[in-house]
Amino acid sequence: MMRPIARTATLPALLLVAALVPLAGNDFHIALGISILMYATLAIAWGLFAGPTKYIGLATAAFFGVGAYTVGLLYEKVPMLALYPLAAVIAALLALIVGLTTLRIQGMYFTIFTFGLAELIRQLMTWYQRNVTGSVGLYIITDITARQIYWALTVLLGLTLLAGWLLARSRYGLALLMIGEDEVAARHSGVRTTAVKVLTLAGTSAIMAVTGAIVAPRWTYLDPNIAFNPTLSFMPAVIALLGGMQRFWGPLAGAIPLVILFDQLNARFPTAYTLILGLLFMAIVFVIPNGILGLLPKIERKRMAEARLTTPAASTLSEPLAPAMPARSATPSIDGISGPVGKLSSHGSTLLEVRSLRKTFGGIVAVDDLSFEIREGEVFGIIGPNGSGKTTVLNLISGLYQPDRGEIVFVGHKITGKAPEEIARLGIARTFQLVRIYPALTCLDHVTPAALFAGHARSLSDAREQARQLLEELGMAAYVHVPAGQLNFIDQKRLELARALALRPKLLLLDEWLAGLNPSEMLIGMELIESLRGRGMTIVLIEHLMQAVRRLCDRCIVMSFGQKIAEGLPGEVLRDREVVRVYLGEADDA
Ligand SMILES: Nc1ncnc2c1ncn2[C@@H]1O[C@H](COP(=O)(O)OP(=O)(O)OP(=O)(O)O)[C@@H](O)[C@H]1O
Repeated sequence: MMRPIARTATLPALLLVAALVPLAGNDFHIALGISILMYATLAIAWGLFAGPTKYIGLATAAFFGVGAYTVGLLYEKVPMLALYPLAAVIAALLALIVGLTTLRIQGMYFTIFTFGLAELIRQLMTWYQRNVTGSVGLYIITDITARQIYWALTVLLGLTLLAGWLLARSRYGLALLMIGEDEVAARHSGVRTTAVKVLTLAGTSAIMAVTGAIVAPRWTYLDPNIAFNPTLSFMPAVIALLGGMQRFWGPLAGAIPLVILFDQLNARFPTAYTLILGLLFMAIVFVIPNGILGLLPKIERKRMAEARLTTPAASTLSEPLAPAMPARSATPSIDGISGPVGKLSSHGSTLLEVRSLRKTFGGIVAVDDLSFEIREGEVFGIIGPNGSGKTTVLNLISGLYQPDRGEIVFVGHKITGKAPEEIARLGIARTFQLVRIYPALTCLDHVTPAALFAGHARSLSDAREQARQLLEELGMAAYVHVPAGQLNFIDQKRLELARALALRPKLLLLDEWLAGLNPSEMLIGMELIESLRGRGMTIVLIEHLMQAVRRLCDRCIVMSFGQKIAEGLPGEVLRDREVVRVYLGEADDA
């Protein structure tokens, strides 16, 4: 295996070799080199956003064209060196607008929208040229040589690679990965997903625009069909897919063979060029979905196999959960993670107040005029038949849904209307009814961001250390570097809990956390919740298992058709005639 220093030096060495090509090569080599550098830069910039987030945009042509036109329209009035940052700023502003309006949509809709955007800008530019300048295109006559363009692109490619390298090592890189894996869970870990997405989109769009600005003088004549050519949107995507996006430099591996191939195809079959591009796109997706990187002798797979070897047999818990949790005399860091201690018997002041909450979905009233309050240090149960509105209440508290009416007050502050990431940062953590993990990320990468984005860590490495400790406390030391997708069910649940605890919540929302566990796992799970309560954690527990409600909850409410039909001590509530009628008759398995 390559040593880290040798690995890190490979890319700068390659760039250095590339920079020497114009000195030795002829015009053809330089022209081909410009194409390779241009597409490699565009593809890497595209992959920096699309790779981790899985938002497949097709607007590269729009940003590239903006850069080219910035030069085309202004090169006679503004110094060339000032045009590059100007192109970057214009593209970044455009991306900010696009991002803020489109990044709430996902999947195919985002792809179609971005493609439409590129077409819209091309049409607007065509209209502008015809009606304002009175021409179809414009000429760019400069004394910039092909060699200079080549070298400028080499520098830009180097900077783009550097940006990718830094991003992959930063908290934002981790946030982007989480967004790609599960955006809802990422928000509940305190990640400001919209800001992260919009800023990354703006940054990568700026790189695309500077590429266009550098290449523009090469064409001499520019019109919208050249500058905003849809091929400029498709090619980077095809290149990135061919190269592979597991690493930020992956598209580089796709750029060289593809650009040479297309140069040949374009020369020999100019009319069938785009058809072949489309077929190739499909072939890559079917034959090598992970790109060239995925075919390499698998540093990644080897690492994962090693991790698996160190993983204990997976069918059940390797270590009991509750004993793995420290008692109240835990180390200071654990105390911090677990929230306020020593409130067990006091059940002090009101931590959360839900006032007249209502939430409808179309004609369905999921939560109807619901009010209750939760006191510090208590375990508060929410029970009720299927569809009675329990999860909706949790979703309203955690900010995933906004209520139609009513308000939620947390430690004296109204949190209604706040986004999940803000509520998570304020100290409300949750798990999900259907476990939400990031299958491709390691357990450490699951837990680290919560510590980081909630502001409890001084640095990424500090957050990693906190996450490692927390995983150890939950009996998951052997899984620290194991991808979450390889964990069994109970361990995925523990991982979700670890991620929630890393926020050091004041309030923990557990949505049927015990569901799906076998009887022995259930006992261990209950001990774990008890140990959290023993350390003063305030917990809201949605639970169908009455045995668990009786054992764990200090107080509970019962919901039916969105309304609260009973409230009080579990023993009393579970004897209530109305409760027995709507719920327990069908569901008590105690
Ligand atoms: N996003 C949504 N869109 C439409 N309807 C929804 C949505 N979320 C919940 N509902 C509806 O609201 C009602 C309450 O659902 P909710 O999931 O809150 O119930 P629950 O008590 O948690 O049920 P369960 O115990 O089965 O999880 C149901 O009728 C459900 O179909």
